[in-house]
Amino acid sequence: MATSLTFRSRDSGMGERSLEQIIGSSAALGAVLAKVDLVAPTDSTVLVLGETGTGKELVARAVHNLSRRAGRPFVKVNCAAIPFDLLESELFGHERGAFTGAIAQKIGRFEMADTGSLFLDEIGDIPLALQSKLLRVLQEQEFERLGSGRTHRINVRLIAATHRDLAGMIARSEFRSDLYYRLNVFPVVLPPLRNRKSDIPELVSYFVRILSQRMGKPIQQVPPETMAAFASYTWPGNVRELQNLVERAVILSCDGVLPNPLPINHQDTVAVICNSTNLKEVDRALILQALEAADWVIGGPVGAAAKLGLNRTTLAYKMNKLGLVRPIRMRSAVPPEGIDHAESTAT
Ligand SMILES: Nc1ncnc2c1ncn2[C@@H]1O[C@H](COP(=O)(O)OP(=O)(O)OP(=O)(O)O)[C@@H](O)[C@H]1O
Repeated sequence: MATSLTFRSRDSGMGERSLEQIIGSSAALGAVLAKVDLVAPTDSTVLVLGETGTGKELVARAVHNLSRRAGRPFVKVNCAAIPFDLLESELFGHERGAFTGAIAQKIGRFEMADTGSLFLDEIGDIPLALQSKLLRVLQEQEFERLGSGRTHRINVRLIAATHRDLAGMIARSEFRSDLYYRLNVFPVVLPPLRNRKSDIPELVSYFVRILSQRMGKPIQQVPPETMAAFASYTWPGNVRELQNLVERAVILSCDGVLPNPLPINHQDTVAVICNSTNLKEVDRALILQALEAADWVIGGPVGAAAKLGLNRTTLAYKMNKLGLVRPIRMRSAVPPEGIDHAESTAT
């Protein structure tokens, strides 16, 4: 069953964007999408929480596109990307001469989003000084441009997102509790990718299809060892990191086969070992680490078998069982004479 919420997205003044999808069939993502379905048709404020790259913006757009405001503007502001002293005028606009450099009147994002939705991304980065003004506009739906006494009334639905721990910020007096309560009407928490690994194969196929088409490099096969490497990684950058690594793998691919683009380093291995209760996963991580360190040489005094304290045939047998072969990208290198490389014994 594919839990893919399909929708057309509109940006303010940008016209219709391409079809976008939220991919994944895990129960964890299904629960999130069910909440999106519930809250979208209401006009309530939505707070999207989750680590970086988990799809918060995608969910914010889905809320808008599934709401009655769908044909209206969807305006996004990344509060972390705009310098503190410019953020107020970006949000609320200013009159000519309101401050040095305000050479013309400027319409703020709240006004641009009127009748539609305003997506405040990285809301945890909004300076304390601005938080009270934001609270007022959320409560009263009115504000003044900088340098003006005229009050503007607007009708905006707010969707906010952050990867920060807002409750912790309140405890440190970095975030106003009254604003938090106003924002936290309907929280939607996106689980990290490492907690919904069953979504990985679907996401990989989706990104492979899109990226291979875009690059004109058809991919016919994602080998089990590439998928296994994706499955055992912990994805600190979540779906964004997966997307970028699939892109790297498509670039590196030859003969229509997707290579494993993950660098095997000690940290990854330690992460797998620490997070795993599965002996096979730990075996795989340790063997991969040794193979990478030995440049995929199996036998001989500097080979992976010696590093692991195994004989060459035992290691080759284990590699076969785990489906481990040398990544495609390294196969062009000619092995030094007398040394057997992983591909010749494990395939
Ligand atoms: N379930 C998903 N299906 C398809 N693509 C996804 C999914 N989740 C995330 N993505 C893609 O991953 C990338 C990051 O997603 P998005 O920008 O929504 O994350 P975010 O949580 O808002 O990140 P940040 O906190 O860094 O702003 C985007 O290219 C998005 O299209």
